[in-house]
Amino acid sequence: MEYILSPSILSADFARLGEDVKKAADAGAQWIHIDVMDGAFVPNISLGFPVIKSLRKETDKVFDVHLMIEEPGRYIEEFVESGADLITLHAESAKHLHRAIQQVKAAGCKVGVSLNPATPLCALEHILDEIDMVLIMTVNPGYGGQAYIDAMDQKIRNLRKMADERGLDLDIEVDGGVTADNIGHIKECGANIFVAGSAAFNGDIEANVKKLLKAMEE
Ligand SMILES: O=C(CO)[C@@H](O)[C@H](O)COP(=O)(O)O
Ligand SMILES: [Fe+2]
Repeated sequence: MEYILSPSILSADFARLGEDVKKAADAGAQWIHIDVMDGAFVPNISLGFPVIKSLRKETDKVFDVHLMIEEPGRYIEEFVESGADLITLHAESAKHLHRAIQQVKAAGCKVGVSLNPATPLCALEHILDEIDMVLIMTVNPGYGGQAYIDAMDQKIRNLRKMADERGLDLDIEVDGGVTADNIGHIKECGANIFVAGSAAFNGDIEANVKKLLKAMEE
């Protein structure tokens, strides 16, 4: 199983976004996590297509685009054209989730589905075989810097079991409150892709990313 660190630019300095992303990439982060928020699905507004398009010129790293927007199916083409490599949709945000998943695949992009902390795994029952990744939110989406919700440990364990029982080599991404201190424990629960926002971008980005990578690889 491949282990991947995906620093979330939500906690970067938006006035120096290109530089911050390059620092994280040069320090060894495999992916870059891009949080898109619309002020409707979540109570915050972050960034959109022009920012992703501009960042695309700065690095070749995988752009892991986390859509926290209502009815994401309306904008799939634009996100792919902007440079997304992987698009993650929230199960709670799409009336026709199955259709939205097909739209991402038809656009030639990898697809993930995310679940809020209160959404049960059974929401994945009929789509798990269709997708590349599940993103387990370990905070309520909308903001960086929140504490990891411990009850999500069991949810990650149960999802790994569910995937194994179906013979799926599923990527499980965890997003929210990930730090160098808990990343090893989250890995032990069954996750293999780790998003870190404040733990990566607050302070010395290079040192933070190296510390997270070391803790992830231990
Ligand atoms: O999707 C989100 C928040 O909704 C995240 O990707 C955050 O950006 C994670 O930040 P930290 O909890 O790691 O500070
Ligand atoms: Fe995110």
